[in-house]
Amino acid sequence: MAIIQIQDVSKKFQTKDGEIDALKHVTLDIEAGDIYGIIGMSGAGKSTLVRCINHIEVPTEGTVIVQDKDLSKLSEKELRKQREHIGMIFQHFNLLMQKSVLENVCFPLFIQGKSKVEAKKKAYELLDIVGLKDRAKAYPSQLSGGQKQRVAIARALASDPQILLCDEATSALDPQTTSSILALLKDINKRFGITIVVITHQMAVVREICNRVAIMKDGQVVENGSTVEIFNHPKSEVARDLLRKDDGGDTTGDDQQTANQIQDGTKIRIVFTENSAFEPVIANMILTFKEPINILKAATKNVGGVAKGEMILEIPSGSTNVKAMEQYLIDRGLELEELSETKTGGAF
Ligand SMILES: Nc1ncnc2c1ncn2[C@@H]1O[C@H](COP(=O)(O)OP(=O)(O)OP(=O)(O)O)[C@@H](O)[C@H]1O
Repeated sequence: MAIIQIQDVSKKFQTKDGEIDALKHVTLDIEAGDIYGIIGMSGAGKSTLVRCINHIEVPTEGTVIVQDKDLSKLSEKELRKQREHIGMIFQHFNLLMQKSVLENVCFPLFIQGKSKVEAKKKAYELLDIVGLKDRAKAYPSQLSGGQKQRVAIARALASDPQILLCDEATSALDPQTTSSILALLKDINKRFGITIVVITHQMAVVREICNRVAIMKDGQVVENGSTVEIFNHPKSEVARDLLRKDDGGDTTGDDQQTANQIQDGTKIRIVFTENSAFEPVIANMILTFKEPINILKAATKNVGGVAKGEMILEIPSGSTNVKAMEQYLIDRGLELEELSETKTGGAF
């Protein structure tokens, strides 16, 4: 059974300007061990949804079941206990600035009733895990953004959570630091089996660490599934939009260039769904059919830890081998679609 079950959850906020439907009938299952991405534009409802997972926000309708417990049925005391299993990290780290790194990590341990000696021992272990043992005596103001987030992660791990919620945890960081924090989260997920829920507005974050993803718009989940499936076959306009942005804006230029190159011939977009090197397949096809295949576009990416790629091939007009070549590629486990000129950009 899923470790987090969100069942038909809606959340309304009353404001002086009227009612806001922040969540509308959201249903999601997050399995133990998942790194689950929740992605969408600003205002889509991501933070509200994640805050429902520890009942910081109480849904107006629907049910949230975490580790088999219906949160709405718990007393305040039981809810506090349940929240100990759920760590949380934020975009702006939320560290105690007047306290040292060590004291920040010790803080939740003291709340749990640990002695000073026990707390210090555990805090050092946690700082070691996040690579900051040697900065235990430093103050947050003396640390970089990435280091501050590492302290926040160590603090979140102090209560041995089974679930870690990350609300835009890398949004304030540069790309390189983002990668190192994502690598740390992935390591924590693997080593300790902690289920991680990642809120982000960047598809690159989902691509790097999430095995599953839900795409939100206007308080609703418009699409969800495995990261690989959604990258390869996005169904919703929002998903396509987010994927286009994942190329850092370069795709528009590339697509135009590609489109300009296309004169005639049959264009085929092929998607590598296995972790395979693609050159031999194409090279062998060219050798087999003795046709001058044109590679209009090639891209590979790390999607959920698996090397993925797509190519756009052009088979010369007048070739009588189009169908046979398509079958050749299908037989080798590749997915393909024939493209019209407007679709040559693909999802990548
Ligand atoms: N406490 C609140 N009171 C009133 N409205 C709220 C409250 N919290 C969120 N909202 C509204 O609910 C909607 C969803 O907000 P939410 O913060 O969940 O979106 P988000 O996808 O996390 O956005 P962002 O990426 O900008 O953080 C927005 O319209 C927001 O203004």
